Parts: sequence; C-alpha cells; structure tokens
Amino acid sequence: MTNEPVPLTLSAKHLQRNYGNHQAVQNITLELRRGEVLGLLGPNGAGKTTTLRMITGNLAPSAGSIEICGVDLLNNPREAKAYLGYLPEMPPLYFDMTVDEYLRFVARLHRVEKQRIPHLLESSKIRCGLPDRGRQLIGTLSKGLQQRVGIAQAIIHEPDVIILDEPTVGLDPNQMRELRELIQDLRKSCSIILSTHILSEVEWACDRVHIMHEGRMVLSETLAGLKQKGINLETVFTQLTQQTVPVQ
Ligand SMILES: Nc1ncnc2c1ncn2[C@@H]1O[C@H](COP(=O)(O)OP(=O)(O)OP(=O)(O)O)[C@@H](O)[C@H]1O
Repeated sequence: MTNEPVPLTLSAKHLQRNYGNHQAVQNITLELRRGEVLGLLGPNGAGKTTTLRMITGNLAPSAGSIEICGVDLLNNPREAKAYLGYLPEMPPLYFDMTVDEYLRFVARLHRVEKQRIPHLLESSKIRCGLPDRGRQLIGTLSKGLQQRVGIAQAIIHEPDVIILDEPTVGLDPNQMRELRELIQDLRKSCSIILSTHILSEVEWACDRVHIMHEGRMVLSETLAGLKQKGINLETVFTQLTQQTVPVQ
C-alpha cells in the first residue's frame, strides 16, 4: 500500500479582487485534491462568485496566483482552462439550439478533437440523464433538465476540476436529489467545488467546507473535523457571518 499524497488539482494563493475601492475578495487561499468535493458557503455578497470567476479564468485577480493541475492559469490560461469545467450561476445556454447542437458547439469551444466529439457528446448526455433529449430545443426543457445541460457543457471535455456555482437554485426537491446523485457520480473522476447557500447540501455532498464572509475566508475545515469537534455547521455559519470581520 502506498501513502503517496493525493495530487492537488487546484491551488489558489492569496487571491484578491478589488472593484474600485471595494475589496470584494481579500487574501483567499484554497486547495482542492483529486476526488475531493469542497463546499463554498457564505451569505450574499461574501465574495463566492468573484472567487469562482477568478479561479475559472473569467475574472483577473488584483493579486494572487492560481494553478490548475499544476498549470499557471494566469500565464497559460488556455492550457489551464482545458482542465476546468464551470457551471456559472447563470448557465450559458442558448435556448434556440437543440441539446446536441449546443453540446457540440461547446466541445468545439473547448477545442476537443473533432473525432472525439460524438463519443463525448453521448457520454456527457448519459451521465447527466439526457440520453433522449439530444434533439430537443433547450428553451423547451424544464428548469431541472436545463441545469443538467449546464452541467453537461461543464463536463463534455472531461475536465479534472468542476466548479458549480449554486447548481440547485430553482430546482424542485426531486430535481435536487437527481443533481446530488449526479455530483456523487462526478466525484469518482473529478474534484468539485460546490458553491451554495444550502447548508444541508454541503453536509451530504462535501468533504471540506470553506465559509466566506465580507471577502475573507472565516472557516476552512473538514466535515469530519466539524463532526469530531461536535460543531454544528448551521451554528458556526451563523456565528461567523453575523459579525463584521476585523480588518487585520
Ligand atoms: N462587477 C462588479 N462591480 C462592482 N462590485 C461588484 C461586482 N461584482 C460583485 N461586486 C461586489 O463584490 C462583492 C462580492 O460579490 P459576489 O457576487 O462575489 O458575492 P457572492 O458571495 O457570490 O454573493 P451571492 O451569494 O449573492 O451570489 C459584493 O459586495 C458585490 O456587490
């Protein structure tokens, strides 16, 4: 048996992002290992989306560094982004395309080799529970199925890291359960960051939790560690996010 450390798939160090004079994200450091699911929690305006947009290469940090699977995102964005799949808060769907047309389009954007596209298209649809939806216009799908198409576009190029920004917003309880099952399936081959407002979602899905408040990281702990210490996630969330973070 080997005790080799599980490789890092994402490493972000001392990230900062200013909007004018406002420091939306301050000195955020986070790491993700293969097969791990990290929950990112925080109240509205805590800086979660800003952080995710930086680590997916969609927003330039004011300071800090980001490596995806060992590739520097700021110096080699194209190479680093090939390892990343991203479902933003607002999935980038085209309602007047069919599911197949859209997923082929996204695969080309990810520069997937032409001959691999049919296989990847089918496998991403199967994984996301869309095997019979290829010819359907995206605009005619239910919200839950549209969210699945959003995830299919994030995984079609077989990324190592998947970033999901509030993926269960607007879903009914059945759709939420199906999405949870999908996340459990995805973690077998990828590492995942899940940003959410739903504490129970972190408890069932994640290995570790980061809580952000006013642009800073105020908690970084494993779920097992919280349990061992007898700390309730809801209680600690309330305690840490109801007070103003002192400026260091
Ligand atoms: N483009 C922008 N210009 C100016 N300020 C911004 C911009 N985007 C975000 N902000 C501000 O940065 C802070 C962090 O916002 P962000 O959207 O990252 O928070 P969040 O934790 O994702 O919130 P939510 O849970 O509501 O999505 C907020 O104060 C927000 O108003």
